[in-house]
Amino acid sequence: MPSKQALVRRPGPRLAEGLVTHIERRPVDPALALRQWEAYVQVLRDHGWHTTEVDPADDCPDAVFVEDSMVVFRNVALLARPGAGPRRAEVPAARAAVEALGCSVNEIRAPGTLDGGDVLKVGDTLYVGRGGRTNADGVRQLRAVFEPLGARVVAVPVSRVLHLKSAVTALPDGTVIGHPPLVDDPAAFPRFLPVAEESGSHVVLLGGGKLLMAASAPRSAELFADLGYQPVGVDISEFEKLEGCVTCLSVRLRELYA
Ligand SMILES: NC(=O)NCCC[C@H](N)C(=O)O
Repeated sequence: MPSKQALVRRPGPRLAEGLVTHIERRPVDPALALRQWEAYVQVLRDHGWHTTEVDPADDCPDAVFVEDSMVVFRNVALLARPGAGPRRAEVPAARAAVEALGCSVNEIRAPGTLDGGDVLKVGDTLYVGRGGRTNADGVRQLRAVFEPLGARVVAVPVSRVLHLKSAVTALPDGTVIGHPPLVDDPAAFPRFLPVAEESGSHVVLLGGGKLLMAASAPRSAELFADLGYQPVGVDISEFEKLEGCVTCLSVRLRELYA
């Protein structure tokens, strides 16, 4: 039975100190970031999503990027063990939130590392990015948890961006979209559609043909509209300065059996 539950996490007081790896640090405006986050959450709600706030982790600058704290397949959550040590303190409250939604919970154990942003679901296929944040043991544990549930786990290289989902996401028909200079191996995906902008690679499927995406990707939005989809733009400039994108600001739980 489809569900439309999403976890979100309010930006904390140390947001501007968030990690940057592949881009230059630029100053973040915390007040603007909060307004942008509120508008993002409102778009989810306006499209029928029930949102639950994970308790704040105010010492963790990157906690707002809640997608990285777990992977959910059907009603089973696998808690991340973030590749960046300082982000590990984000996980306990995320566990509490997903347990409260009725998921059964597994966790990545040392020496494995895995960030939720490295896992892209397309139907029953879980693409996992083996890169800076997710190691081989994390990939192995992901397989061990989800393959018995019917998932097919496909590991792909990620070297040019932070996470797999910084490089690629998927349209409702399963076509994988990405900005070619940032995708290690477009041939890893059965159907790949190039987009003109980096942030045009990131869509959240709101339901029907609606695609939540960053306002910074107008040419990609035009391409998707031309394919019969309805882009819904949000300005997330302050999160983009911290290598965040529309996917990382929520965890969508689409297959909860309540
Ligand atoms: N899934 C994502 O792409 N998350 C973005 C995380 C950005 C954060 N500044 C980090 O480096 O971990």
